[in-house]
Amino acid sequence: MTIEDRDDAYLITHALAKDTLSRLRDVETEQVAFRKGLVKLGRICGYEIIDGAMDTEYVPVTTPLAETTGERVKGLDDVVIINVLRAATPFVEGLLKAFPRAKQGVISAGRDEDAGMNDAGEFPITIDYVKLPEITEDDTVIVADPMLATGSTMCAVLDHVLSEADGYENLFVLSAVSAPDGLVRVGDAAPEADLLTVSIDDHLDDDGFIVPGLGDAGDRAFRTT
Ligand SMILES: O=P(O)(O)OC[C@H]1O[C@H](OP(=O)(O)OP(=O)(O)O)[C@H](O)[C@@H]1O
Ligand SMILES: O=c1cc[nH]c(=O)[nH]1
Ligand SMILES: [Mg+2]
Repeated sequence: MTIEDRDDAYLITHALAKDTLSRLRDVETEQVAFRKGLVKLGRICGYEIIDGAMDTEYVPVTTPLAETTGERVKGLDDVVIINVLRAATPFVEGLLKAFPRAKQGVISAGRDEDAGMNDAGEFPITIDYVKLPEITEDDTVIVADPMLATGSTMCAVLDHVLSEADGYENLFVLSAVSAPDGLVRVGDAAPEADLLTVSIDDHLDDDGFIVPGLGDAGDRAFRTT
């Protein structure tokens, strides 16, 4: 298992996750490679969540030659993936390769970067669209956003998810890159969530960008500025 339990989060330490993230960080990585990298990272993170957090069960299997016992992952039909538009879209595409039958929710959330961070280090967040599936006590919920910076977006998103859910079995907040301040903010706001990330970076700059980070994930994936 390549998930490491830290005080502030669980780190996904699979070598391919680190390799892929390092390519994403590179300023020379252009749009197509960047988008494909986010898809790949989502797939790896999905496999790691299965390996680290989901149970298996033994089942009888008939091969062309004999009866034997196989092992299947339990609960794959009870997975909900929430796509935080827009940067999470390619990341979620990768996650869906690990959880092809997941129920999907979409929440469109944007930071008001013109307003900037307030003194507490939070951004105003505009939520334009929310469409969530039914979430029940059997479900493993994965809220995916590649960037967790101040945590303002994730806190706003979790407000919706937690108010609409009838319960859940597990609640994961999954990011590729996170900042220490954001992890603390989300951890305080939703202590019931397990925070999973590939990297905890050093700090946020004055504009609320993660350093060293990878820049603006949405802009790099969608070729906007
Ligand atoms: O932790 P926070 O400080 O809230 O920052 C993280 C958010 O910022 C980015 O979204 P952005 O608002 O740039 O929108 P986009 O995904 O459409 O680019 C990113 O995709 C996260 O959703
Ligand atoms: O560093 C950051 C912070 C927020 N959103 C991004 O895309 N990158
Ligand atoms: Mg966003």
